[in-house]
Amino acid sequence: MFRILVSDSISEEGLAPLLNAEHIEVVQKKVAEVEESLDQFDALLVRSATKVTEELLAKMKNLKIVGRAGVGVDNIDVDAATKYGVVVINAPNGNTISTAEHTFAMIAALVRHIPQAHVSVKSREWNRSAFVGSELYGKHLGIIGFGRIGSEVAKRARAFGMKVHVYDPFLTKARAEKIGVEPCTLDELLSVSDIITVHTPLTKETKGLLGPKNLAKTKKGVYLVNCARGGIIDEQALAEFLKSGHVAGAALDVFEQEPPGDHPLLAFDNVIVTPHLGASTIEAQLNVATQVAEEVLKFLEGKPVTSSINLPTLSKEVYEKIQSFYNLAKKMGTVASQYMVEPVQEIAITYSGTVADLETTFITRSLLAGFLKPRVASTVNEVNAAMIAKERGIIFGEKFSTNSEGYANSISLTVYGEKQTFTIKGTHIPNYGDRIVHFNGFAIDFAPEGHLLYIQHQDKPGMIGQVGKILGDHQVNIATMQVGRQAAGGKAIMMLSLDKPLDDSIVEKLSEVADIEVVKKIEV
Ligand SMILES: NC(=O)c1ccc[n+]([C@@H]2O[C@H](COP(=O)([O-])OP(=O)(O)OC[C@H]3O[C@@H](n4cnc5c(N)ncnc54)[C@H](O)[C@@H]3O)[C@@H](O)[C@H]2O)c1
Ligand SMILES: O=C(O)[C@H](O)COP(=O)(O)O
Repeated sequence: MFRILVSDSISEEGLAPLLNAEHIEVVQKKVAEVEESLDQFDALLVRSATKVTEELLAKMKNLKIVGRAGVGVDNIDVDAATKYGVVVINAPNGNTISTAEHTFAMIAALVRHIPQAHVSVKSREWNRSAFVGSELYGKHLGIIGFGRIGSEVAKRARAFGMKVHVYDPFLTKARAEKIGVEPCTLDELLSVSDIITVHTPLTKETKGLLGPKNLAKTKKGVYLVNCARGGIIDEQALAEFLKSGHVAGAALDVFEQEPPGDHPLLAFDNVIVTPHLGASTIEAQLNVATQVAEEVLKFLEGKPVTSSINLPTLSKEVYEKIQSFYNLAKKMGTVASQYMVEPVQEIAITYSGTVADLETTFITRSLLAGFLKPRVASTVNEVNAAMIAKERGIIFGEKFSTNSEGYANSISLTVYGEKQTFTIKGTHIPNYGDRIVHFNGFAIDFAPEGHLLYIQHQDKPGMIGQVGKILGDHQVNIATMQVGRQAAGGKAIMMLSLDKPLDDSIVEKLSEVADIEVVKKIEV
């Protein structure tokens, strides 16, 4: 007999596979109501309200699986779950349509002032001239983030006769063509759009993406919409641009802090809000509940699950053998993803030496997870990385070589983008660590760790000095530095590791130095 705790409001109909199973007892109660018996549950089903913290996981000593009836797992400490050997699953596409429809409802309500007009009429007013709106027909809609929800929003916009502009640095040409969009740069989107809607995950890169600098590039009178995650539009900057009249209005379903309490944005008449309702439809709730219920049932019956977002249970023996390569591969994927900020079509991996004899599927998945992590909304790991890569049209493959070029083991990675191809080769040296020995056509030797700065330049005297001076002037300490070149006087590279992350303004300064061709900061 398995016991399942359902601690948030989840569609009863969707839970049917569990409620009807003979060997399963379902308890629908808040965590606080079952505090005394938390250690008796095998599975926990939640939405976004229950905070699945390390503390809660520690108390649920018998827990095997957490099911999130929705997309975002921000409320689940996935690392802690992995640590406790608890599998976490979600329902990545069950609420896509509902969220796209909600976004469109918000867009329409925003430009026609429907919430404000509604309140006015309910207050017994009849003020038609106060609520003159704009048509959507012929207007330019900018969509930032073109994944599941962004692409559904585009379809609806076209039906309204809108001109759609898409910015998504990770969108492949093939997928864009299939959907019938022509992606543009962020600056182009900002300058042309009458309405901008964001549909990215909340990551280091997207936090504050629409902040003071980018909002200043938008058209005067622009409307902004956020039905993704609070923080993608910088809330303080939004308030300032609303105050100045540059932004004509905003529609927000999500906030940095939820509930937002007495938030300054709520004081603006031209800001319309909903309490995180994107996925709140009967259909979406049935979809996500059914998906997680079926997956949890499969898992408890010992069958493999398809929507897991954390580590599978590897046997201790296999894990010990692959662990070093597993870590090296993840770092290589992370480095390559940050070097190639463009759509990627193919990833080719070659294993040589001792690593070629191991269970490389897991190592490849680890590499893919490292590569995809900065690019996707849902948590990506070894379990779901291959599926996500396929979904995004990225072909990947493994090769095995007997020629390890003098290394006991090596992993070579080649990433094919639309504009460039990037190669990187790494090796793991027992008792020494991970080393990158080939980077972008240059022989080099550095540890893929911490705050890295890559500079490609002409091989001339004084280049190192100029870089050192700019970093020194900004109080950035260099921890290590490796150099490499193809031929004297030709192209050369420096790979520096720094004591702190680098500001974009310093990257810009370095890029302006004569004979420096490429500057990339890479966080591992
Ligand atoms: N309001 C709600 O109730 C609700 C419901 C479901 C999902 N969401 C949120 O909506 C968002 C999108 O969900 P999805 O299912 O479409 O995710 P998805 O992973 O399918 O799509 C996200 C897209 O963002 C792109 N992206 C990543 N980094 C980017 C960047 N720096 N700039 C531009 N684009 C970038 C990715 O390439 C990807 O195509 C997520 O934040 C999710 O949490 C909200
Ligand atoms: O990530 C999601 O799926 C959405 O934000 C919906 O969250 P909810 O289940 O709390 O409505």
